[in-house]
Amino acid sequence: MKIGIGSDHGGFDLKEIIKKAFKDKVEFVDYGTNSKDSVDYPDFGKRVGEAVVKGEIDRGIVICGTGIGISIAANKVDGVRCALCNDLFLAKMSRNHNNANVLAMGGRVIGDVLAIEIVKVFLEEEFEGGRHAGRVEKISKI
Ligand SMILES: O=C[C@H](O)[C@H](O)[C@H](O)COP(=O)(O)O
Repeated sequence: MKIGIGSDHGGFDLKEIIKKAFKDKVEFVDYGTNSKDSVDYPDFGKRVGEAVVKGEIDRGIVICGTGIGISIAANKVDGVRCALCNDLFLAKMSRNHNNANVLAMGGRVIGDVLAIEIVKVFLEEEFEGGRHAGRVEKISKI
């Protein structure tokens, strides 16, 4: 699976941890940022979101301090369904019910071990379709 990952400075440390944790299982495309120098999270949410919609990557992961700003930014890209998941249940539901194609997390909110588990769930869980398919379709039409 090809995963795009991006963060601002507030998510930089967690981005690097996620890449290292999944390096044997996942091919990552890193859309930055590349240091802890202060940057603007919308730039990175946009980059990852556009890459998902263009089909350059299968799914995206975006990380800022809280996960809020970068998820808002990613969701501005038409076709992105970015879910801010700072726990395991949300990560599972984001895939099963919402067919989320981008995961957002807060690097200043959750610990490394939980973040790795969240990514694992996000990558493994599938969309259930059925009654959820029409709802996701309605999102696309907004
Ligand atoms: O939603 C926004 C993110 O949490 C940012 O990571 C945060 O606002 C950056 O804050 P600062 O510039 O104070 O590091």
